Amino acid sequence: MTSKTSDLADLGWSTFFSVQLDLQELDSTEPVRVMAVHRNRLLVAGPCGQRDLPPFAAADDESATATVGDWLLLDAASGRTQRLLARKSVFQRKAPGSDRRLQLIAANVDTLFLVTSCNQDFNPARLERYLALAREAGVMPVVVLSKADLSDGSEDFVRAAAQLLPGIAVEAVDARCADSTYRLLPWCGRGQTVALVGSSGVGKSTLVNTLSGSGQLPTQGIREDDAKGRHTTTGRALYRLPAGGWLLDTPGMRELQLSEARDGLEAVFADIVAAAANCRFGDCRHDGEPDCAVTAAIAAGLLDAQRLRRWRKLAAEEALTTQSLSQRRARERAFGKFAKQVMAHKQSRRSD
Ligand SMILES: Nc1nc2c(ncn2[C@@H]2O[C@H](COP(=O)(O)OP(=O)(O)OP(=O)(O)O)[C@@H](O)[C@H]2O)c(=O)[nH]1
Ligand SMILES: [Zn+2]
Repeated sequence: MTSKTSDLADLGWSTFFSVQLDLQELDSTEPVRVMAVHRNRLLVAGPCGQRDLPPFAAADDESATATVGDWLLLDAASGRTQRLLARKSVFQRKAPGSDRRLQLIAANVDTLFLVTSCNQDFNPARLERYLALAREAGVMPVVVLSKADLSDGSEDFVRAAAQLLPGIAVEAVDARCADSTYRLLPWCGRGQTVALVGSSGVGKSTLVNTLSGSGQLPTQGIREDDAKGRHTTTGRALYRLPAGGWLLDTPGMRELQLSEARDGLEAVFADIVAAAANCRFGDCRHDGEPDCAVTAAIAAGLLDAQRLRRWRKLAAEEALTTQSLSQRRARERAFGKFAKQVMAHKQSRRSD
């Protein structure tokens, strides 16, 4: 495997993955990356090129299904999938519908471009929601402020975005112009995987086209024939960028929800969480309670009252979406128990 490590690095392989292999696996397996997810198959790429595999899933664990960006270990002799490697990062969401199953959107993304424009689209709460999602997924966020060319005050937007999270990278660009988007190249280099989120019209497609250089994304092998013999893309694929990286393009990224993202939210609002630790009551709502450290910090000008309002709203949204997921899991557990009882009952009758 060592001689092919360079090809693997092109695909995004790093020590994070290689340390997961034991000695025997190093000898007898081949790692491949899931480049595209189609209805009944996965397109994977490795040092020996691309090939199709059957979908990979674990019966009892929705999160162990292979998704785009994942790394799989194949048995070198038989070509069979042995296991899914642990992920560096993962985006998931709840499927629409009443039971809201967990859907994996993408794995092993390194950087998330949070795209918003230097105009009325700019909205701190929206950016904070994206920041929390990035944090929860384990992905590095970069705020990309598009339409800088149309604004006289792009520096004001940069400053406002930079205030949302200490140390956050913020780049203002004209998404149509490579002379401007070169600022994003540090995150698009060899083996790096990037994805984009942002509302409609902010310039995501424009940015993708400029970064891909050709005005259109190369579709190398990620098409499949539909029933009429035409080629259709399924929209869950990694695309090669000229800078050596991979761009993940999937519609699912646009519907990301703030579920089970409590840690992510707390990290984005660490200043409020830290202040709240000094409130007299553990369950302080920072709403007129005595000895409330958050209210005191706002009064002293150390915390922004608007930010507290946004935190409350986002925390409520997160709690609501998370609750519906845990209700479903509880239902499933109860059903599993019931099914076991029925089976045990049947068996005991049979042996009577
Ligand atoms: N002047 C200027 N126009 C831009 C810039 N970015 C995007 N546009 C224009 O804004 C419009 C919308 O851009 P899109 O790239 O389609 O936006 P999108 O985010 O992909 O939108 P959806 O596909 O709806 O999600 C297009 O007419 C672009 O040409 C920019 O940085 N500067
Ligand atoms: Zn308080």
